[in-house]
Amino acid sequence: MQALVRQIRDTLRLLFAQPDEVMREVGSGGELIAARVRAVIALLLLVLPLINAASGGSIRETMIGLGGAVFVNVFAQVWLALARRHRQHRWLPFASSAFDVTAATLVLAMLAMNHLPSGLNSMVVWCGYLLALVLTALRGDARVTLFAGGLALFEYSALAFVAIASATSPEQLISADYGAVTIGTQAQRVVLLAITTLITVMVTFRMQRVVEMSGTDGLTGLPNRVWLLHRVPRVMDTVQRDGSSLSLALIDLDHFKRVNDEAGHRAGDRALKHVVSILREGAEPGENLVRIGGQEFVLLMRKPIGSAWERVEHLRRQLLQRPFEPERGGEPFRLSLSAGIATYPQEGADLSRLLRRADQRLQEAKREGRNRVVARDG
Ligand SMILES: Nc1nc2c(ncn2[C@@H]2O[C@H](COP(=O)(O)OP(=O)(O)OP(=O)(O)O)[C@@H](O)[C@H]2O)c(=O)[nH]1
Repeated sequence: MQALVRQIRDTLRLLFAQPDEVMREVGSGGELIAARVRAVIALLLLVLPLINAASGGSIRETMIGLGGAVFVNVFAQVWLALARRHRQHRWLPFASSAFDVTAATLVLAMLAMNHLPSGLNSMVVWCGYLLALVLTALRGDARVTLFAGGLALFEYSALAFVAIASATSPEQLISADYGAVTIGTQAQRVVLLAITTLITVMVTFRMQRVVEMSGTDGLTGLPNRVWLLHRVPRVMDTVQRDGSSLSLALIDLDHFKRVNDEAGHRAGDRALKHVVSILREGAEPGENLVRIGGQEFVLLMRKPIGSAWERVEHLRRQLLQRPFEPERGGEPFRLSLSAGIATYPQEGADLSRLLRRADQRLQEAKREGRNRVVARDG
């Protein structure tokens, strides 16, 4: 029971968590795809009122449908322009999905004002909610889907309630074309919206987990190279804007092969976790530790190069003081690290140049006998 409660709590925490760097990148790309899909759907929507007219629908309904479709088309272009220009705006997916949901509600409300059953029993326009909810999955953020689902449930329930309450006679709720409006059919639609929201949230949630895993190292749980590639350009932008400092340390364990050779690969894995726990301990705000390869790590620090050197030097000494014990009674391994540090933007204007510079210094540290941190060219 406790395990179940914990699992539910963890799932809810993940569901409402801010998306990480990789996911945010996926989300902003998704917003642009959603905006493009919306523009295509909006064009297709122009055909629906014409089909309605051709199949003998009333002129008034056709005009309302056409007006709604033109309205959606104009805004679809606005959302497209915003998604192109403001890729990283966090409010954009919430605002655009609120628009999608509310556009369906507005068209239904206008139909209902003309003829109550056409607003409450129209299947075509009501499907606008389903399209809006499915579109939210492209943002890769379950919070957006939950928000849009909640809004659709609220708006449609309110519309149905107000429309049914405003009917002055039972005949107003019956139509030859649309059938009878009953509380039962409206409740079924609300339940269908809830089910669609739930399914879309689960699809988005799964997608979030898969993307998250692609940015996380399976052995140590640290962010990996994929994460680094997405994160660093953002950090560099911030550093340039606020004039702060950024240093990158490339850290490599010395003679790590020896651990594998002497104690076995599984002990090697445990040794890596041991190292990571030391490197992580006392991590300071603005620092990110990333595993970019087997026994190779990057430490990003919002510090000038001098303080960055002191920080990595401190970590080097910490590692030496806490040898790795492969198993109870086994001979402990004194692990050490070599590191090269480079600073942005003076020593590299982008990630690959910064890594190259840090790697040159790391190689120098190895050549000079390992177990040292190099932050200047020799
Ligand atoms: N157990 C374990 N070993 C790993 C992992 N990733 C890389 N290694 C090992 O790390 C070792 C790296 O060896 P080398 O590249 O020769 O470097 P080194 O022995 O650390 O020596 P220097 O870097 O020259 O100081 C290899 O034996 C790899 O098998 C891992 O995830 N688990």
